Amino acid sequence: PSRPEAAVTIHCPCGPVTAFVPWDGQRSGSRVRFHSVPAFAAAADVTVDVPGHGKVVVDIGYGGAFYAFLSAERLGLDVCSSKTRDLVDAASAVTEAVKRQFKLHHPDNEELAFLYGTILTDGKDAFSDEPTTNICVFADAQVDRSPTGSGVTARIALQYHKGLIQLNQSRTFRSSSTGSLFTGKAVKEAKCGDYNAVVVEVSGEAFYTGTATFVVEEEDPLKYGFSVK
Ligand SMILES: O=C(O)[C@H]1NCC[C@@H]1O
Repeated sequence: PSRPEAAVTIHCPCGPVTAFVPWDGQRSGSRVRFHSVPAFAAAADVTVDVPGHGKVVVDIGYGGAFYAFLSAERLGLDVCSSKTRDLVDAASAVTEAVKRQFKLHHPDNEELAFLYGTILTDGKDAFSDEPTTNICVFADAQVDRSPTGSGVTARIALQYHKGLIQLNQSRTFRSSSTGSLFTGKAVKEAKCGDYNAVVVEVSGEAFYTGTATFVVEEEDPLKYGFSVK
């Protein structure tokens, strides 16, 4: 690996994500950053009918996965102090409503055109040096422990699209579930199909949790993988 920082390309469902890891020749540092695929605002100010909450306005952003974004306040909740159960239930209801009422499109691959979750925020999207807090409820109503790499990427793309931040203006994002922090900034403009997009850099702390060695046995009939259609 190269010093003082090694680039590591991770092959994700959305495409290659490049992580940059500090490396002094012996040890890696814990402050890491990554650049994901071009991120874009898929739709701003979409009104959906959410059972139990009525008409709700959301933004939809793509940062390697699609998320709906809205301030928790619009659902009568506070992202910092409401019960996690209430935040999860409300976010899940928004996800279901957006899935039913809004058709997503991904220019490169329609298999990526699905809503992965809803991110409830404190509404602080205008640029500020203060952290902004969010909670990401994704997949089967799981709560992310971090501010969400793909979610922060999508949120920055939406903020950039709305003229709320400039290139290379860093913002700090806080997870309401654990308090962990990411910083994010748009580093350059890009395109994804016809969408005006940005490459976003997200940084945070990463630690080793284990190592694994994979082997292939010649007799393994599935050694080259399989695909179920
Ligand atoms: O940070 C991320 O992008 C991942 N964590 C939860 C949702 C995504 O899978």
